[in-house]
Amino acid sequence: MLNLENLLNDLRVKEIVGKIPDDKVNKITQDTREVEQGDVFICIAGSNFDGHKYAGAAVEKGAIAIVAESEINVSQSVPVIYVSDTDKAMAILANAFYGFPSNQFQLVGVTGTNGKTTISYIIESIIKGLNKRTGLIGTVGIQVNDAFFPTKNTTPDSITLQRVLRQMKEEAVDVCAMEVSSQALVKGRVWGVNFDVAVMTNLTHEHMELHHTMEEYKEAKKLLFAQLGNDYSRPTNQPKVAVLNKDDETFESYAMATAAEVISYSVKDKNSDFFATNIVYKETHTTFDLVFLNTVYPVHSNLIGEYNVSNLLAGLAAVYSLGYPLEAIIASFKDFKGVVGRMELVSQEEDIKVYVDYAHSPDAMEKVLSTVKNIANGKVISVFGCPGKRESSKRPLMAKIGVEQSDFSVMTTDESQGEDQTEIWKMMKQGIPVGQTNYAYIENRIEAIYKAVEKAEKGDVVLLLGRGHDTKYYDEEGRIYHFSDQEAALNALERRKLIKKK
Ligand SMILES: CC(=O)N[C@H]1[C@@H](OP(=O)(O)OP(=O)(O)OC[C@H]2O[C@@H](n3ccc(=O)[nH]c3=O)[C@H](O)[C@@H]2O)O[C@H](CO)[C@@H](O)[C@@H]1O[C@H](C)C(=O)N[C@@H](C)C(=O)N[C@H](CCC(=O)O)C(=O)O
Ligand SMILES: Nc1ncnc2c1ncn2[C@@H]1O[C@H](COP(=O)(O)OP(=O)(O)OP(=O)(O)O)[C@@H](O)[C@H]1O
Repeated sequence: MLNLENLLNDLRVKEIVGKIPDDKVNKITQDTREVEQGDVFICIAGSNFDGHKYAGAAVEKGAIAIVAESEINVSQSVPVIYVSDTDKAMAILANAFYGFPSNQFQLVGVTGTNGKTTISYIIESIIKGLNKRTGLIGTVGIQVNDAFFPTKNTTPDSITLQRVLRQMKEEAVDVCAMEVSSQALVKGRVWGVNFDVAVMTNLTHEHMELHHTMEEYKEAKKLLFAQLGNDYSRPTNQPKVAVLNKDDETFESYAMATAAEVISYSVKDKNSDFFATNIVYKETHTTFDLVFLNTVYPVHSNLIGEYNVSNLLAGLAAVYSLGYPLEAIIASFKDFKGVVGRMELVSQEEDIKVYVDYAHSPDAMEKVLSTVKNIANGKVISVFGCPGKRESSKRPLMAKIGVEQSDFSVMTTDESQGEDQTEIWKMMKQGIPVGQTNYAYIENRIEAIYKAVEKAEKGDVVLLLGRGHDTKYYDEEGRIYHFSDQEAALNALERRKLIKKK
């Protein structure tokens, strides 16, 4: 355990009011609800609360020092360490407190609008297949080897993140793949994290509630590449690599922003480093030729759709950039089954296919629906809604794509999050082209799923979009309860079977 004085060594302090005791630091925290005797409490001005107002409560619970950026009044018994920015101080202190864990194993950061989770899982699966120990951090949760932990955020706050990275170090993890959200980059949750490889998926319309314009959103994601090891003084390590998508409009500007080597991937441009050609799409799998350094490597994957070829290229390029041989990488990932809630086939025995997918942005919907349309033998029936509270400008776009790309759409709720569902539906409806009649609106999501499954005929595909792995449902009244698209689909299929028997 570090004592307080040592912990502060890495911090640029403006002023210390009070005397620094010789105490050991139990932990650092930004949340009074977690304070224990011996903790250092960091005041964060958040979107709901100002942590500076909680400093007194932290001292009462046993905090031995407070880190603040604006003036606070606490009893003279503990020192107040003033800094210019407590978010940054938190990232610095967390890194130091947990012993700079990201320097001690390989770390891949994955950012972009869609595909982060899928690529992280692809990387994890490859590394496991190479008999190495793995870590995973992202929307679905945190995984340290085979132990799973739920999370609140895609990318946790800097204290949680450094604690988890430390745990990974202690559990001898060789490679961790982590999703880095644009919000995390803007909030500095990954400041000081020593990524070896950074991967860009794509940038499309999403999160305007947080970033306001596409330009701001693009700048936010760029930070991961701009911050990637701007330091060439590690001759014994693998060089840092930015794995960039040549099919995405961010390619040029992100390549310019990074000091790291760039490895490009593409399904369109044969001049990219990792290029997929001769792609064959089947209902259950995809094959393609990977061209790398003038050599052709045949690849077989259980994932479907062009967007997943792109995800696979990114995953392969990322692990290659860590220093593993390409033949071994390709051999190791061929059994990868996909990610929970991402084109997850719920039932195979039926004469119809029902998939659960996490598409909740216009681009993801477009990609998934067009993929399924191209390989399905029958009609495509989609079920989707738009979440409340989060960004609203995507609602008409999603409704338009849904009805245009499906033979029939059942539109419904998707976590109204306390927002009036009628208003959400009103906005969705604005996007439906005049004259389009291939849809229904059923507010209750279970009933919507039942309707879609009931409507499906032999050979049809039903796609339940937007919820993916998520089983925590936050409804219009602000209640949170368990809801699973997978479970609803199985019940609907059971009922369909009974109806057909009659
Ligand atoms: C808007 C936003 O980014 N919020 C994040 C932020 O919370 P906040 O700023 O609202 O904090 P706050 O609740 O106002 O509290 C301020 C401070 O007072 C402290 N406090 C508060 C109450 C109290 O009793 N005692 C106390 O000490 C809090 O611990 C905190 O330090 O800091 C929290 C801790 O780090 C995050 O969990 C929280 O994420 C919320 C849950 C969230 O929904 N964030 C979204 C926007 C987000 O970050 N999403 C991205 C994924 C986006 C994607 O889909 O790609 C993600 O990475 O998860
Ligand atoms: N490369 C891609 N391009 C476009 N859409 C994609 C891509 N990969 C996945 N998708 C779609 O986006 C959905 C979410 O995929 P995934 O969870 O991998 O992305 P994510 O970036 O982690 O999303 P989130 O930030 O919301 O957690 C998938 O269910 C699929 O519909």
